[in-house]
Amino acid sequence: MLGLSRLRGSFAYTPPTLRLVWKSSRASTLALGALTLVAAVLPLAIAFAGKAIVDAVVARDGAATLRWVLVELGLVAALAANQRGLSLIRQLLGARLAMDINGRILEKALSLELPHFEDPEFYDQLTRARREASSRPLSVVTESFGTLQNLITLAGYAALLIGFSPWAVLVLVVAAIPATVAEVRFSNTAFRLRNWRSPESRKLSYLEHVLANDNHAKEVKLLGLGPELLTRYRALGASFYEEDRRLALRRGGWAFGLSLLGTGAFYGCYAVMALTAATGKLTLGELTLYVAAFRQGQQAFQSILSSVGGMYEHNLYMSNLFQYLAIPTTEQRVTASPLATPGQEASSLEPRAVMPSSASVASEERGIRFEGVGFRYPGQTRWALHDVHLFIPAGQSLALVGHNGAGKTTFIKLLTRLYEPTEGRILLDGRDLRTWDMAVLRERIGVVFQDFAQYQFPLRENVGLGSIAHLHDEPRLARALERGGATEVAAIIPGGLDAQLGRWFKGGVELSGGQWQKVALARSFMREEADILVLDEPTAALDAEAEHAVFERFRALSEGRTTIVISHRFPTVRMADRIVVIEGGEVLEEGTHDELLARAGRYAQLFALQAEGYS
Ligand SMILES: Nc1ncnc2c1ncn2[C@@H]1O[C@H](COP(=O)(O)OP(=O)(O)OP(=O)(O)O)[C@@H](O)[C@H]1O
Repeated sequence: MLGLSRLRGSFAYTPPTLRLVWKSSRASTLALGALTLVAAVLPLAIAFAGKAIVDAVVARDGAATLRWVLVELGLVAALAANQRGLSLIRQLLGARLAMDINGRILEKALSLELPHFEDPEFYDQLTRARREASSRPLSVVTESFGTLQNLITLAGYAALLIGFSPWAVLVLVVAAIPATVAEVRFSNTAFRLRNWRSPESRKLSYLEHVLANDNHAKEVKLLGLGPELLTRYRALGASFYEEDRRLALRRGGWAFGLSLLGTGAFYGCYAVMALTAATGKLTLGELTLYVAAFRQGQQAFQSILSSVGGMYEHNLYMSNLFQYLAIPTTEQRVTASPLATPGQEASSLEPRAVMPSSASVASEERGIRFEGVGFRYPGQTRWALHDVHLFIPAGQSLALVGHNGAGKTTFIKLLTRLYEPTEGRILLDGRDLRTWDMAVLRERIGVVFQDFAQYQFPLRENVGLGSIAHLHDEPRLARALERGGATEVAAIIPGGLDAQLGRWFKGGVELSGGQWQKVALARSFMREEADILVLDEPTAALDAEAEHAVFERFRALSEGRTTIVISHRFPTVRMADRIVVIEGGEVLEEGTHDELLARAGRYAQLFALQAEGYS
């Protein structure tokens, strides 16, 4: 049954949704309200004109008949114009809302941190919010205003009908209830079905992506994956269809059966009214009026009740959007802790701890310190890093070495505060990273990851985006291109710096893997103020000569800066002042190249292996 709490819950998100719509466009919301009111009273007036026509006919008054027919024509025309106006406003408001709400969803996505994006549950929430967010708010408004409209109309019809019999009003109300209860229940089932499906829907979208995306096209063709993936796609799609079909059939069957109840009630009342008219207690005009009032009152009442069902469904979907928008961001969580206050200006590169914590006061230390740092990815039991104690003095160049999966990239993710340590802490210049203003911290660090982004933008922007404030600074752009080794890329591709990169847009130039890497390196060199530079295997796709050139430039550039390089190539690694070997998430060895060779441990072993490979 439709419990009271469920009924109350069905409206919980209506006020915030109405506020959202109001903010989006006040003029359209007001127009929608006004036209809805007009739509509420016109049917009453039309019914009344109908009665007057019949009475005039019965009285054999030709002039009055014509007059009332013209009045009804005018009212019907006004109603038609009103309907067109309503649908136009809905269309405009819908488009506006879709833009505004999707903008808010993306704005929220920007304020969230990396762990959210690597969390499948978050992804489901984002998908759900995006899927319905642009259409549901409008439906909430339409439904709310529609309910208001129908209430006014219904009140008018009920007032008319009471003139005949209060029982008629009661029958009208009671007969409509079962259909509505069924509608609410089915809305709930439909919502749950779609929410349960979220992970599976993501699988479906992923299969679509793999099958129809340029990045995967080579492998899909060469490995002959197409038919297998398409079969999986179809099987998943078929199971969705089967669930939808079953629900639609049940919903349709119940709706039909219960609507028969309403029809029965109508004909019961119709019979009573007709018999009363036959005994002469009602005029023909009154009979027409009461029959129209009952039929249309029944429709209005059913609309109200099914609006409640609709509102319930829309509110369930809106709960997805509001829950998504309410996800606390890292900044909010940090702010909520006593460590920090927000709103620090992010222009100076001076380290600004937001509020000195007892742990971080009065330190003259310059450099990065890992103090007993351990980290587990969310939902994982295995430590990706464990018990790491390390101090990297400012200005030192450090190389991280280790097998695949040893924890090197995780080390960088913690240092750049993409993640926070599960235990221990990281200090920069003596202050806990968590107390740093995020923007200031990120301005100090320039990073190129192995899976760097390839923006489908012009070359100029692909580089310039490294420091958005200097996007149009030509000399800086030229220096960054030079340092990243990308000057030559700009020189040889048609269109030079203004060439559109990638294949997504017409006329785009696709670069080779190595050329993309040079562009990514150049992007990181746009951050000239950054005093910590991190290269996480950014040269893997470069040929040996290009890599050597990049590191020569890198060394020159890194004078006085802290640099951290992750590489599997020893000619690169040995250039570093200090080398740290990570294994299974722990620091195994550290020292200079010569010290580590002399120690004849894991580093020496790896070095010997690679030397053999090269000889
Ligand atoms: N987002 C993630 N969620 C869960 N586990 C992860 C995630 N990223 C990495 N890991 C796990 O953490 C461990 C360390 O990964 P990390 O990427 O730091 O290794 P790495 O030393 O950089 O390896 P490579 O040389 O292959 O780049 C691995 O076991 C990996 O499976």
